[in-house]
Amino acid sequence: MLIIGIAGGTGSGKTTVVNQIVEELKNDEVDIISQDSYYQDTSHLSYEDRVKINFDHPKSIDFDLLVNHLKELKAGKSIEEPLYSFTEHNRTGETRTIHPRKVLIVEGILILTHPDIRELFDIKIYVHADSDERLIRRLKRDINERGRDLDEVLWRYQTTLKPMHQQFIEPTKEFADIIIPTNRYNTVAVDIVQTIIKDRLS
Ligand SMILES: Nc1ncnc2c1ncn2[C@@H]1O[C@H](COP(=O)(O)OP(=O)(O)O)[C@@H](O)[C@H]1O
Ligand SMILES: O=c1ccn([C@@H]2O[C@H](COP(=O)(O)O)[C@@H](O)[C@H]2O)c(=O)[nH]1
Repeated sequence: MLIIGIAGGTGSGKTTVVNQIVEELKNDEVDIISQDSYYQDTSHLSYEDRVKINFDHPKSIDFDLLVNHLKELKAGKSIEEPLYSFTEHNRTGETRTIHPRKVLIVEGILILTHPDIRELFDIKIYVHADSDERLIRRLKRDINERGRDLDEVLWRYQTTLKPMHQQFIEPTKEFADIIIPTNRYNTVAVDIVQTIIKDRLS
């Protein structure tokens, strides 16, 4: 199994790049795991308390479960990925069965912060867009798709997104084998990653 890790700040375009990469590949050859599915289970907290969580700090992620699931898949076993609701800020209680595939792509803002996870990746990619571009994209996406408003996104940007990006996310660029600039749609970089994957599959 080829495991590719794709990190980068919020709104940098990780999900978009992953979707472009897998577009031409067959479903039974590749699967995608999002770090977002591995936010800690916070069912014991009220909604008001969950809203206050710093979702951009590595402690917010259940890395033990993610490491365990990646090792299980690598060993040829299926896993149950928890499903996550951004509107509820919590796991939904449902899961998705993921079977071992020839290629697994793992994407998320903090995935390169964890040494055991870095060790499991065959290729590490960092997606980079400027912070003003990321904030604009995040504003549009969170208001349109994640039930947020302008004040919420700006409050979270100032209190956690920006400081956590500088402290934890941006420094992981140094672990990357490939850095993809995404201030614009980068078809050349997507082609290169697709070529690497196709080579592995042939
Ligand atoms: N290269 C790009 N140029 C313009 N908009 C983009 C680009 N890449 C992504 N977007 C848009 O920005 C938003 C965030 O992108 P997304 O892929 O969800 O980022 P991430 O997964 O890194 O948070 C989405 O609405 C997406 O359509
Ligand atoms: O309950 C939650 C959990 C996470 N977030 C925010 O999501 C982003 C990470 O997702 P991307 O798709 O990479 O943008 C992270 O910055 C968290 O702040 C949230 O708002 N609510």
